[in-house]
Order: sequence, then C-alpha cells, then structure tokens
Amino acid sequence: MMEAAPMDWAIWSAPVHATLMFVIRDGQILLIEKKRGLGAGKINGPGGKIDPGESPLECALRETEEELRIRVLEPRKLGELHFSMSDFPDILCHVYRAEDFTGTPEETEEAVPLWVPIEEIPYERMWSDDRFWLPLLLMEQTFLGRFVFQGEELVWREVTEGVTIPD
Ligand SMILES: CNc1ncnc2c1ncn2[C@@H]1O[C@H](COP(=O)(O)OP(=O)(O)OP(=O)(O)O)[C@@H](O)[C@H]1O
Repeated sequence: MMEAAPMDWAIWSAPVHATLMFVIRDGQILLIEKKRGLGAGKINGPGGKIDPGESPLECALRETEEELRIRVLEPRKLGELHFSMSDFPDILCHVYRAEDFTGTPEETEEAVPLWVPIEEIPYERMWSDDRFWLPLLLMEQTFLGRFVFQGEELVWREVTEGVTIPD
C-alpha cells in the first residue's frame, strides 16, 4: 500500500455518482445493514446512486427516505469520496451529515436500521475505506478521500481534510 498512486487522479472522472447520509443524534449514529445491491451485507449509511436530473442532495434525501422511511432535516455536505474500482464502474460519492429527522427509522426491503454509539462504530463490518474518513465526519471536518480497490480490497488511499467541498 502507499506506493505511487496506481492511477492518475488529475484526469479521473466517475461514470457513477452516489450519495451517503449519516445522521448523528444523542451520541449515536444511524447506520444501515444493506440488504441488496452493491455492498449487500455490509454496514454503511443510507444512500445510493443519483438518478438522472437529480441533485446530490435530492438523492441523499430520497435514498434515506426509501431505505429508512425518515426525512432528514438540514443535511450538510462534508465530504467527497472518489472510488477507483476493479470490478465495478468507478464511483464519486457525496457524503452528508445531519443531526435531525422526522419519522422513525424502519426496516425496508433495502435496509435494516442500526443505531450505534459513535465510539462503537463496527468498522470491521463496513467498507474498508470508511475508517479513514468517517472519524472526520464525526468531528464535523470536511474531507476528500481517494481510494483504489481491487475487488473488495483497499489497495491505495489518500484522505485530505479541511478542503473546500463543492456542492
Ligand atoms: C468502495 N467503497 C465504498 N465505501 C463506502 N461506501 C461505498 C463504497 N462503494 C459504494 N458505496 C456506497 O454504497 C452505496 C451503493 O449503493 P447503490 O449504488 O445504491 O447500489 P445499489 O446496487 O443498491 O443501487 P441502487 O442505487 O439502489 O440502484 C452508495 O451509497 C455508495 O456511495
């Protein structure tokens, strides 16, 4: 790990744009166990692919509503994740944080809700990049993370904090 980047990020662009939403309330974070699709069986935040004509923020709100049946209030974009993948199209993921919502998280066909104390985040059950940027989101820091995966193995990473994040 951490040789020269195995790809040229300056000219990288992603065919897939997606979102992740993390609600943090009373010292707990609202996660999901994803039941199907990419990352099925893993724990992550709610989120998914951006639909044509949709903004990243609209997608994050829609996916959270579809997966957990809650409406998130006042989300803020804190980070961006750039994934170079070997066996999936590359993904640019917009990452949001919120402190409040309306409704009650429910299990759906896509996800099981999971409230976890922020000191007990189950990184071993999550994508292996998450441990490198989720702590920054918890501290309300902005971040840009770039990751290269071979299958599900993380083979290269670079995380920059305190950067200006575009909408
Ligand atoms: C490689 N390391 C990774 N680390 C952390 N999170 C990752 C990730 N790779 C993908 N993600 C997230 O996982 C969701 C995929 O979900 P998504 O595109 O919805 O897949 P799914 O097949 O379910 O598609 P639909 O959008 O439901 O059509 C989406 O939020 C995306 O940002």
